[in-house]
Amino acid sequence: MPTSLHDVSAPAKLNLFLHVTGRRADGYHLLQSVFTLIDWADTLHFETRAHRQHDGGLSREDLTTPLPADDLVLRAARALQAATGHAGGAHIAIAKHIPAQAGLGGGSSDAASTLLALNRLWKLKLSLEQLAAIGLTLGADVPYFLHSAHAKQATAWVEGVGERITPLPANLEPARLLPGHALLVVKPDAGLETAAIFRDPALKRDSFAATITGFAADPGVGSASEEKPNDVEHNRDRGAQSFRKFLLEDSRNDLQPVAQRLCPGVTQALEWLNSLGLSGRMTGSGSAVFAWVAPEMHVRARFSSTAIAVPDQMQSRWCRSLDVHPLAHWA
Ligand SMILES: C[C@@](CO)(OP(=O)(O)O)[C@H](O)COP(=O)(O)OP(=O)(O)OC[C@H]1O[C@@H](n2ccc(N)nc2=O)[C@H](O)[C@@H]1O
Ligand SMILES: Nc1ncnc2c1ncn2[C@@H]1O[C@H](COP(=O)(O)OP(=O)(O)O)[C@@H](O)[C@H]1O
Repeated sequence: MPTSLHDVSAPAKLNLFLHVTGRRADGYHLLQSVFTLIDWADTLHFETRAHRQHDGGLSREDLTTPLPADDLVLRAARALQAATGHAGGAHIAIAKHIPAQAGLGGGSSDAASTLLALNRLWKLKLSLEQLAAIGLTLGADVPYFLHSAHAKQATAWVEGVGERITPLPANLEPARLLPGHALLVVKPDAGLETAAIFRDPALKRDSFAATITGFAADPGVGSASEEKPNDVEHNRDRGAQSFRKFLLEDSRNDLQPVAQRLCPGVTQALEWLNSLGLSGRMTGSGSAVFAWVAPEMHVRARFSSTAIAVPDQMQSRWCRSLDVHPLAHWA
């Protein structure tokens, strides 16, 4: 019976676009977004503790950056104990690599990987739906990370406050839409607090709500079922092209104008990308921004002797979007 799990990955996410389409009665904002995972991850290690002590038998060790005392990893473990009555504990070590207050979802991903790891280690056998319900109490992005591990597909169309998740059809996956492209992710030193953006009176809250089915051109839906195989391919291709255009040109991050006002580093990072001929966009509630980089430029930039110089007060990283969550083999 395994009593430990080592090198458990918790990858960062990017919001390829983010529209605010309304507001719930409790004040939370309704969003539409495409989430994808990237190869920038925290690493967690879990060891079971046999007996609950005064602290619930839970302890955490920060291997890199110090985290808040009651961080999302411990809160996820405690929420799982509370939901199941499990009497065992765990020691969790975490090597933090994803920058905080970046819109990269590091804390939420740590929480999701913790729920998946402890569900396994403690043999709780909770379903995806049960884990996602616990996850949503910890953060709106946690259900997405859980679903991406179960769907065996990283990219998803996400709605509500983050609880309505539809895996993207294969023809709309970023790796197919932008083959060979890399992502240049830039994080200004200054971070941004999510709550400050959502409470700003200037935030645009009335974006038009799109539908993913319109892009998918699924041959099994509506009139498409009458199509011949060639038409099906043609329609899929057309759907993929219009989705690509939507992602790159016709969508935006509605949180970005407020973020740029609150954090000059966001504008500086976007301007730097612009000076390289790249069109950048913020992820989530910032402050990190990203740009898709065509294969030619990616190769040139990585291997030329005059490597791209990153301005002071920001860090940059070349990333790839992941086809599958690193823990997908557990599903
Ligand atoms: C914006 C997104 C997009 O993926 O992620 P990040 O970029 O922060 O990672 C998420 O919706 C972040 O959701 P979540 O992780 O729950 O945000 P929190 O920091 O807990 O939210 C702080 C506060 O922002 C407001 N808030 C948050 C989410 C939302 N859909 N509407 C809101 O109005 C609420 O007042 C909430 O109390
Ligand atoms: N394990 C964790 N990793 C990072 N931040 C955490 C963690 N647990 C709690 N937090 C808190 O949550 C906040 C938001 O998490 P973060 O990973 O920065 O997400 P995002 O940048 O996507 O909003 C952080 O500023 C930090 O105070």
